Amino acid sequence: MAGESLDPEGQKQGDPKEAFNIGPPSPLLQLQPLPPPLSSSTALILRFQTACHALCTTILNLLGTALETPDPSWFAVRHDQSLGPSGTIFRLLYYPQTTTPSPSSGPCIRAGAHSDYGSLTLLFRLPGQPGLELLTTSSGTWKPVPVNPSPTTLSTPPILVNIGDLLSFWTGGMLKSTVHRVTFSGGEERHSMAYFCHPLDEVELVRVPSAVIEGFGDRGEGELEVQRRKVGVTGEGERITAKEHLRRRLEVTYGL
Ligand SMILES: O=C(O)CCC(=O)C(=O)O
Ligand SMILES: [Fe+2]
Repeated sequence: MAGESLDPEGQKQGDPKEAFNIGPPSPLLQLQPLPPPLSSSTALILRFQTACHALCTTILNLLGTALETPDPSWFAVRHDQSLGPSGTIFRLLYYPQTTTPSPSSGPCIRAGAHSDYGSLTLLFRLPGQPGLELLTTSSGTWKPVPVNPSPTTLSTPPILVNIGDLLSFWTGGMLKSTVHRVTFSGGEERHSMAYFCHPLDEVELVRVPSAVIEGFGDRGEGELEVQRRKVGVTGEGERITAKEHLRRRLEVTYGL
């Protein structure tokens, strides 16, 4: 609880939430040993992670096609978990009830403003448990994201897909990572699950070959600069790996 701060510049206290991280399956260990009560659902969790990764791979292939990369699987091959370790993590989140009154300056922030560190995030939320907000780029205001925007046509809430920082790097800032936060005041507890999809550790954050990105010119430069600043990269010439990017982001989040 409060060990992680997703917005260390904006908030003095760590986020009032709990998280349980589950690593991806590996050739040595199908899945990390889980404590009860999760241990009885190991097979289900493994299947869920595999399905999440397959969905991310499909989305990454679609992105490669849309960006007209010479090899449409440019992104997807870099996320092939059979080829090595990655920062991918499946996270169960729990926001306990709190009796702390909301500050007079605004809502009670349960996960500070941030963008996700990987390539894509799949977010799963429960009906009746709102709280997620997006920072709009046009007006700079926070907009709530309904759990199920079409309850009459969708029987279950859809999966929310966030673009993460690495896609901003790879596309020269053309794709912007989504800035979001979680706010709600006391009341009920809240659960959510996030599948943070990351590339293989040694993948470099270079610009993807793409005529579409070329055509975008330098319009992504502002976004790219924001990303560079987050991890202390000084300019175009400095290349870092996905592993180093994640290390630098986590260092700030956990105040290491
Ligand atoms: O709980 C949520 O809805 C979002 C959590 C989140 O954005 C994160 O953990 O990165
Ligand atoms: Fe997030």
